[in-house]
Amino acid sequence: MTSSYFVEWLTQHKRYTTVYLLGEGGMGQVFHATDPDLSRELAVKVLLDDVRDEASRARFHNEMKALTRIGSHPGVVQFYSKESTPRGDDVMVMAFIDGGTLAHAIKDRARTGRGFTVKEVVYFLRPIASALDYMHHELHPGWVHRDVKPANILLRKNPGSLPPAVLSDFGISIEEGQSRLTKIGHIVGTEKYLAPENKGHAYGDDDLSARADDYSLALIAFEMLTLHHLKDTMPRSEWRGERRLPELSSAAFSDVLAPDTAAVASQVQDVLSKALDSVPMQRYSTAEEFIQALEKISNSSSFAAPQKSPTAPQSPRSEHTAHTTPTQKWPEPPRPTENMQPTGFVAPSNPISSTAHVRPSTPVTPPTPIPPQQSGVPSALSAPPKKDNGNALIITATVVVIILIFLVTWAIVA
Ligand SMILES: Nc1ncnc2c1ncn2[C@@H]1O[C@H](COP(=O)(O)OP(=O)(O)OP(=O)(O)O)[C@@H](O)[C@H]1O
Repeated sequence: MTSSYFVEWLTQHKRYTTVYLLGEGGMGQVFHATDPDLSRELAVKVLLDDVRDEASRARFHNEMKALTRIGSHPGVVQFYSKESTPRGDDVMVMAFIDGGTLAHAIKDRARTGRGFTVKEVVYFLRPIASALDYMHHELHPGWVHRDVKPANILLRKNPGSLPPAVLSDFGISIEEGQSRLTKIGHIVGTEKYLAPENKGHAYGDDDLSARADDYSLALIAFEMLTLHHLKDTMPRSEWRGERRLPELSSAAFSDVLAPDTAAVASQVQDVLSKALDSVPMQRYSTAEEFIQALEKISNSSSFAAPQKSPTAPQSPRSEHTAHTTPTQKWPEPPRPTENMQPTGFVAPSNPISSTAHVRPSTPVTPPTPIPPQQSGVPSALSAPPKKDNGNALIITATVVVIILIFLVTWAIVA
């Protein structure tokens, strides 16, 4: 239930405008608000009234701590401040990301019956991979997110030069060597996106590693491409045991794979098989390596040639401005899938209920400058213009003729 006390605090005390509920998770409510002084849109999170026990508060603080450590990464939702209401609610203020979640986008795509192309998957998941690699390999001590899933990936409507997607919800993330936030024996994360290391049953928190986060990312890629969740393609016993990747080139996927993807199904199969290997050490060693393998396929000759696309408008909002270098560019965004016809297909794991729309983003790659010699445009520094010798001759001849006429006329008169 929406906390009227909290809404009143946001509007009366903080004097925020456009306050409305954005979403509610298991732990908290997230509100949209605008700070009129800074002309800045915010997402403000508060614990639900009925989940204010110690464990939930610890998770809430853990999320703010995680975001403080890693929030400056452009692939992670930006944390602005920690506040408290007079009655003692902890409040988390972060950047508002306006394009809904990737879960919404997948549901929207399921409505068309045609999966994301490999290029689109690379476009949306690369910033997430970059954030995961940063958390896992660059931070010391490192962090593991442990709940990487489409509902925790927020999208930007018009990203401009910013990443089109950011990772959010760090409630159960864990710092290397940190004490457990959840009781041993309780499943951590969302079962559909968990790596097989947990054997499908209860396990302790420390069992999840960086490679488990990367595995979840690969599961998301599989879902985007096929509009099926991997778990739904196999019996439960198999999901809990030796998971096998179904054949992407089989009839089961022929209707749903984007034509571009269908053309390279066996290569995609190889990449996904490695990323989703049951043995963690057999997987790609970083998330970016996985994304690069997909990108290589999308750039290969068997893949449809990319169309020339116009330069994207810059996003009017830039909540990461302070943290993003001006040269930061993200990959060229996807073209809309060709021949996208609604087929009525709805993936079992993707019930249609979304209202959020994620418009295909516009490209961010500036057009390649044309070298002056090919451009056909005259240049001030190119070869000097040729002299017009023909004109000079005519002028000289005319002057000579006039002098002759003058001399003849003068002789006659004389
Ligand atoms: N920064 C943001 N910008 C826009 N919308 C957001 C933002 N953060 C969260 N939301 C919305 O609020 C919803 C709930 O947020 P969140 O998942 O963080 O809550 P939670 O209670 O921690 O959820 P969970 O039960 O998954 O742990 C999200 O699904 C999303 O729609």
